Amino acid sequence: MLTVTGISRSFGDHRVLDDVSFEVRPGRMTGFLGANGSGKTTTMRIVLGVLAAHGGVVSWQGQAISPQNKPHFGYMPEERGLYPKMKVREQITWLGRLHGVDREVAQRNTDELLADLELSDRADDRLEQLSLGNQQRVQIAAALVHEPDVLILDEPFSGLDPIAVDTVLDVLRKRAANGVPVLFSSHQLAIVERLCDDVVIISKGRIAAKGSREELRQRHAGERYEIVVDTDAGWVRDVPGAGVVELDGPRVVFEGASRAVLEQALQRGEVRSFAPVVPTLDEIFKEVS
Ligand SMILES: Nc1ncnc2c1ncn2[C@@H]1O[C@H](COP(=O)(O)OP(=O)(O)OP(=O)(O)O)[C@@H](O)[C@H]1O
Repeated sequence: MLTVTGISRSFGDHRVLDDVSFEVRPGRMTGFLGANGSGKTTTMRIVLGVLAAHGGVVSWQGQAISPQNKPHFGYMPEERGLYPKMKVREQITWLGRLHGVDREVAQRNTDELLADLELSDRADDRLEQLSLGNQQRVQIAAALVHEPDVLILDEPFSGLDPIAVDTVLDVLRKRAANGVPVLFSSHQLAIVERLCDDVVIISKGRIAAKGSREELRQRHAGERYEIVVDTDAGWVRDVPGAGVVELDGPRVVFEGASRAVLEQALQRGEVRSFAPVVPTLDEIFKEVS
């Protein structure tokens, strides 16, 4: 497990991170969400050890990270840094070698990754000959070729079409299933909602919410209910204590007096569904940011 505890960082007088703590658990995909400038990249750079924190500690398997027990990170930076003129397979294998992987293993990993990312037929093209979406897939391969212990990915899904998102997702899930903690930042809340197990939301350098996706949704569910009956549900307006938020024929979303509404609905006829309204990640994000 990767643990971030009480990290702070300033640039001049500007406090960019303030007491940031969260965990990236093995076997799980953790989505790191925040508005532009909220501190995601700065946090990731501190985790990787390329930027110093002014307070706090980053730990791996329960021990503060030091040169002696630094895990192998797989990092996909926001500024993608591959060589446009170099051929795809050659480049990935070479990056694996730079991380100290044997030639044979680097070649095998490269070929496997290119196959999983559906890039085998582009292996001998120069990077610049690929579309931007395919270049992005190559970046993923570059972050994975040395079989890292932890994956830290800055916006890995930006610029990918929905099919490519699924392809990359499968590759990352496979790593997560093998016990690799995966932390990735994203602005695409619908994608994060679909694919992450855990969510960390940062706002102006502070953690605004964190937990498993389901926990967060339950915690922010509030007092809103939706009921669907078999005739017009306009009568809900007259139930004392019930505030109608949305009314659409037999379907109504309301707040308060849920028991009274349900009882009346049952007396009046059939209840097709009755459930608390669970917020989307988008709604939670807007609420806490
Ligand atoms: N080297 C630096 N010098 C001065 N300020 C910096 C530096 N790096 C980051 N910042 C500031 O720190 C804040 C957080 O930046 P950071 O890049 O971590 O945000 P982010 O959440 O990754 O944003 P985005 O979603 O736009 O990539 C911003 O206000 C940024 O201007």
